[in-house]
Amino acid sequence: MTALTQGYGGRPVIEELDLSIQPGITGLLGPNGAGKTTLFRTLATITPPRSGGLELFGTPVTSERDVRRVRRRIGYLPQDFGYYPAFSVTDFVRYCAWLREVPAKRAESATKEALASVGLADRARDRMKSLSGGMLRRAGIAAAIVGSPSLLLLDEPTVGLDPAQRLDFRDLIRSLARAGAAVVLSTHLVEDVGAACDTVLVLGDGRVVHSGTPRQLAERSTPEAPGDSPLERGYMAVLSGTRRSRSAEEAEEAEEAAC
Ligand SMILES: Nc1ncnc2c1ncn2[C@@H]1O[C@H](COP(=O)(O)OP(=O)(O)OP(=O)(O)O)[C@@H](O)[C@H]1O
Repeated sequence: MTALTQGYGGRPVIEELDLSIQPGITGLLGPNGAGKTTLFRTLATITPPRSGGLELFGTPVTSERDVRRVRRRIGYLPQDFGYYPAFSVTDFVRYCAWLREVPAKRAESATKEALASVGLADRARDRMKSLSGGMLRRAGIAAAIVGSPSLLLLDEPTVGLDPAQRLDFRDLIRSLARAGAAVVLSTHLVEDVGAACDTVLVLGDGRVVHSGTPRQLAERSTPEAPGDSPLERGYMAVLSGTRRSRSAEEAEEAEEAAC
């Protein structure tokens, strides 16, 4: 994407963003409200950019026809995804396969494969409303990966997963990336990024304030940055110059002065 601007009403959220998603696994970090979901919705072609260019799979996305063409190759797990509670888990994933135009003769095996990948094969016939929060998340991941999309956009995929499932999830996205998918995931769990991602982007004030490897982010750590690991301190250090961080500090100082 080039000089991409996105926002709501009169308020910009993403400003003049130049970004190229690399093959492999990219982690997207940023504080609440930084614009991660807004960026995902733009990449998933749900919200057209306000200005600037979106290019996917080597070609610009400008028309409805382009949108339809690229959507077949994108798997998107929104933060809060909708589903019919009475659908079985299989029906839900299969429906998502149909939405993405996975060929009918492949849909059944692709659905089975996706459910097995997230460890839900034994719950395939259960109704969506009977799943626990973590299982529901895994059903969402299955729906995003069904049919092996080239670009996977996962908005906070590990929320609600237990530690063993988080490890399985990392293995899953590593194998999808090895098979050629570009995976982008947002998270507030800095350790997930350190463990699984090749590249880490930090969004702050609607801009990318860091782009590099997790190790390069850890190297930006400063002695005064808060955090319990070099990666957390590096993350906090790169955010410390942003408007959001400065206004939080000012609010804290004002509170201290008032006491
Ligand atoms: N539909 C909307 N209408 C108006 N403003 C919105 C809308 N969706 C998001 N925003 C605003 O845009 C900004 C970015 O929101 P966004 O959800 O993209 O952030 P985020 O980085 O995903 O946050 P979080 O980590 O909390 O999920 C926020 O200030 C939010 O209030």
